[in-house]
Amino acid sequence: MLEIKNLNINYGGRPVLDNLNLRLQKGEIVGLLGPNGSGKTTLLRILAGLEKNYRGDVKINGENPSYLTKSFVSYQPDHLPLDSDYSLKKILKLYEKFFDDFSKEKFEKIIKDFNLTMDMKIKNMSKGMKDKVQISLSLSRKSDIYLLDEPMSGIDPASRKKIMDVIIDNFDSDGLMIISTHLISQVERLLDKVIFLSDGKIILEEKTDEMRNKYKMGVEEYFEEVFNV
Ligand SMILES: Nc1ncnc2c1ncn2[C@@H]1O[C@H](COP(=O)(O)OP(=O)(O)OP(=O)(O)O)[C@@H](O)[C@H]1O
Repeated sequence: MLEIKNLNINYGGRPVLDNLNLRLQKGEIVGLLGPNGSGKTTLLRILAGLEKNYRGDVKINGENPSYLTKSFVSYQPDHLPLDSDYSLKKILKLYEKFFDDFSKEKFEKIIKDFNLTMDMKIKNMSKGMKDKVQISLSLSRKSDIYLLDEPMSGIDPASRKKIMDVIIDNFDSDGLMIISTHLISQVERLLDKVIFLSDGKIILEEKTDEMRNKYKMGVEEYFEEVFNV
């Protein structure tokens, strides 16, 4: 499904991703965890086909990330890239036109689950509401890979639980989901596997259950120990 070999990228002569190797299978929800600046967004942008200036080999279903793989990669960036005057109804129409795998019914259901309505406009929404729209757009596609970059940064603690429930209910087990976040305790119960990224290097890749058994602690606790938080 996803295979990365010797992936490197530099910004201003400084390595931001440093010789990454990774293989992930479908059906997994993977937490991409690391301190600020460790390279999480850069990695997701490469997988989404938005960053070309890398060295190494990245294969998604056997293809390099490009406009071709965008048809089976659902990327939710950390801000809503849509005109702020658009209503959800209009955004739905755009997505239906643009993505063959977009489900109107699923979008309407998730929007309702989040207590939003289709006539709401982006410009009148709070940051948390926009985050919910992004998650809804992402989950409403039937993709092979879902990339969620800090999906809950603007969301209040009560709504975070709701979001976790919506992700669990709507995650397609034929897909692979990679979630980058600092809110580890909030997503911990979702994760099948975790990756710790430090200064552009993978310093740990482990199944969540195995990590708990091996180190006798949860993901957040182990993260804090490794990164001296
Ligand atoms: N377009 C760019 N030009 C120059 N430097 C960049 C660019 N994009 C990212 N960087 C640098 O690359 C490093 C990794 O950034 P990235 O956004 O991938 O980290 P991150 O792990 O997602 O961080 P955060 O947790 O703060 O979101 C940072 O030092 C950042 O300043």
